[in-house]
Amino acid sequence: MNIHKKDIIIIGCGCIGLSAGVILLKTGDYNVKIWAKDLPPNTTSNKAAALWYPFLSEPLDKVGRWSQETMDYFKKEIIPLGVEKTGTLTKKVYELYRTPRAQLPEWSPFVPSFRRMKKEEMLDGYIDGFTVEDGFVMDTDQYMDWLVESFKALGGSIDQREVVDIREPFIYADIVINCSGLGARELIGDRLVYPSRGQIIVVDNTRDISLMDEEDEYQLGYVIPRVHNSVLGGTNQQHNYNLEPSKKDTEEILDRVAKISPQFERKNLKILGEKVGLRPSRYSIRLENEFMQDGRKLLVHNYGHGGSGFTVSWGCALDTLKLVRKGADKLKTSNKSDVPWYSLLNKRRSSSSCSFVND
Ligand SMILES: Cc1cc2nc3c(=O)[nH]c(=O)nc-3n(C[C@H](O)[C@H](O)[C@H](O)COP(=O)(O)OP(=O)(O)OC[C@H]3O[C@@H](n4cnc5c(N)ncnc54)[C@H](O)[C@@H]3O)c2cc1C
Ligand SMILES: O=C(O)C(=O)Cc1ccccc1
Repeated sequence: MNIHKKDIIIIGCGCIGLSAGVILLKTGDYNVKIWAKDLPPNTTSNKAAALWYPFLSEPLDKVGRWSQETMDYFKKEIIPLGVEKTGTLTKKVYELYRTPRAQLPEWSPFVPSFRRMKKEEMLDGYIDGFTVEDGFVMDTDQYMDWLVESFKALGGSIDQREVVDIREPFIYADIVINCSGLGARELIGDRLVYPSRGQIIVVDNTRDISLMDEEDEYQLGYVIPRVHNSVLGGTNQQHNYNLEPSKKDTEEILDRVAKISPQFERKNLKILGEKVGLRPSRYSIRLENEFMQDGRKLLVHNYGHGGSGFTVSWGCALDTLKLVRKGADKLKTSNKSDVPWYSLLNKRRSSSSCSFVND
């Protein structure tokens, strides 16, 4: 532990906590430790599809900027490292509609390659759609392992431990980053965070484009080609805590993706497995400073990313660094007025004369 660097404890080892940890460590200004109840592969992040696509997250203007900053970070820092290392690929994505869409997605102005699909690109049965040329997809387990490796290679350390009282990490650090996802409900009593249950199916075949039938934001139909397999989805069941795959959901997902294209009919698929995760949904992503213990301690909140954690992770990590810098400057350092009177006694007794005023 380098004594000239500020100590920071991050609560959470999902894609949000790990990305924040990497960005903080890259500055060279902080000693960073992660405390987390669950580590990869047992986090929600590991259950994700995942592709670059803003979904179930607000506020839309900030999600647009964070998504664009994340796409830039992937292009500059991650994709060039190669798919074997990071499990991440650039993949075009088609958003398909069976009805005309006048309204463009709110995040579209932030994504240069965004455009409406051309007629000749349309799949049978669809009449409108949008495309992003340079989205990314990742084999989530491989990407999460790369994130852990990157965090540790930069000097970060990870303790598997549950935080029951938010004051506990402040015994060891003046700055704590809350990346607890759905756990914020219990950790800090934020009842505005709730689960949106997502179930996916992993199948063997892969293809060149991500396809998403966008007609219904609850009965999702998507095919996300990854490195070694594809993911079919999905569900969006709010306030549902069931972590077991449901047969009914599997059947309904298979029916929905079969309607995207005959190549996804059941007879053409080899199912490798199913995954369930609870998206940490909230009316708005919480990314802000909170001063604790009379301004001596800084708690930076970074949770509630719904269905977009990977899509906004690096943008939120960069804003977390800005919040740490801004907050750290305002921290009250413990000075004499804060030091208990009795600890002055010894100091004053050791000097030749002193008039000691009892506090
Ligand atoms: C089926 C599915 C598909 C998805 N697909 C996509 C996609 O394609 N693209 C995309 O961008 N997003 C996608 N998501 C959303 C994405 O998975 C989440 O937004 C993201 O994982 C949230 O990351 P997180 O780090 O906040 O949470 P998590 O991964 O849940 O990590 C939270 C961490 O905090 C720890 N923790 C919580 N409470 C405590 C405590 N009290 N003490 C100690 N540790 C604690 C946990 O143990 C864990 O380590 C998908 C989600 C699901 C379920
Ligand atoms: O399931 C999720 O949370 C996702 O982010 C994947 C996704 C893909 C296409 C449309 C909606 C969500």
